Amino acid sequence: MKPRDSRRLCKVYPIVLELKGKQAVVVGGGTVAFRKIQGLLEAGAFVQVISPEAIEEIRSLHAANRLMWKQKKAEPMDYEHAFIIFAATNDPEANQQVTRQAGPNRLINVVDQPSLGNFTVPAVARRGRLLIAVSTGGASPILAKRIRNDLLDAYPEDYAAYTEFLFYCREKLKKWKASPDEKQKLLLEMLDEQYVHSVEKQQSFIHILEQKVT
Ligand SMILES: C[C@@]1(CC(=O)O)c2cc3[nH]c(cc4nc(cc5[nH]c(cc(n2)[C@H]1CCC(=O)O)[C@@](C)(CC(=O)O)[C@@H]5CCC(=O)O)C(CC(=O)O)=C4CCC(=O)O)c(CCC(=O)O)c3CC(=O)O
Ligand SMILES: NC(=O)C1=CN([C@@H]2O[C@H](COP(=O)(O)OP(=O)(O)OC[C@H]3O[C@@H](n4cnc5c(N)ncnc54)[C@H](O)[C@@H]3O)[C@@H](O)[C@H]2O)C=CC1
Repeated sequence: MKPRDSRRLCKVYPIVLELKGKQAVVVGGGTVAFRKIQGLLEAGAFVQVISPEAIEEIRSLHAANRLMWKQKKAEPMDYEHAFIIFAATNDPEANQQVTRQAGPNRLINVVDQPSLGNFTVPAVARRGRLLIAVSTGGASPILAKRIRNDLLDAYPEDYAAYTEFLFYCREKLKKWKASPDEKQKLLLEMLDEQYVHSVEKQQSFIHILEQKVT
């Protein structure tokens, strides 16, 4: 990778993208394509795989009607209506051709030549509504994975219920006709460590909140 390219991967803008019902085209049917497909399906995207061959995991998703599979090499018409594209073949020339044909105004990820695309995929730690994405800007996907695993240890499973609790309370508080100071006090109170690991404490906070906010 040229120094210019590596700098480019540092100048990026992180977003959390909603893909429910959006058309996602994945070109290639190997293990890397499969990893990207898993994330897309979790997000509720409508996945189309374009590849002459596919690994067993992709074939069984296809058999279970979880995705569409066009068993052929990619052509421009395959991603005409795609909202997001993944060039994930093992053929650098084919991946490059996808980027050329897709044009500059699509979201496109290129698994073997990231600077040809316009986004990369981070390693992700999820605990319910809490989502932490780790990117090393192409320096080391393994480091990204390692940091993700450290974060999963630092933010254990309890955070799924806890973030659901926070969401519920915050929605209530948004509707509460109280002063910003009063709201702020409760928004900070619910971050107290005692609520993180105890569903009982969360319930009693909700009980108090529901009496205030009717
Ligand atoms: C730029 C980027 C573009 C993109 O794919 O979006 C990219 C590019 C490349 N990856 C390569 C190799 C590996 N990638 C992984 C793993 C992951 N790669 C992911 C993301 C990204 N990889 C983006 C940057 C992310 C960042 O900067 O932090 C993760 C985080 C997310 C995901 O893919 O879902 C996922 C872990 C997720 C998880 O487990 O949750 C492993 C390890 C493994 O498989 O266990 C290896 C082998 C070790 C090694 O080579 O380091 C190669 C060389 C290929 C070759 O040798 O030919 C390239 C091409 C290049 O760097 O030029
Ligand atoms: N970004 C990442 O996270 C990583 C990227 N890589 C890179 O990704 C590439 C793909 O890796 P794997 O999935 O392991 O490869 P693989 O060899 O398992 O699969 C390649 C797939 O591409 C398909 N294919 C080939 N030419 C095609 C074309 N013209 N149109 C449509 N499909 C086509 C093949 O049928 C096959 O299903 C590797 O060459 C490597 O450079 C490798 C590891 C991680």
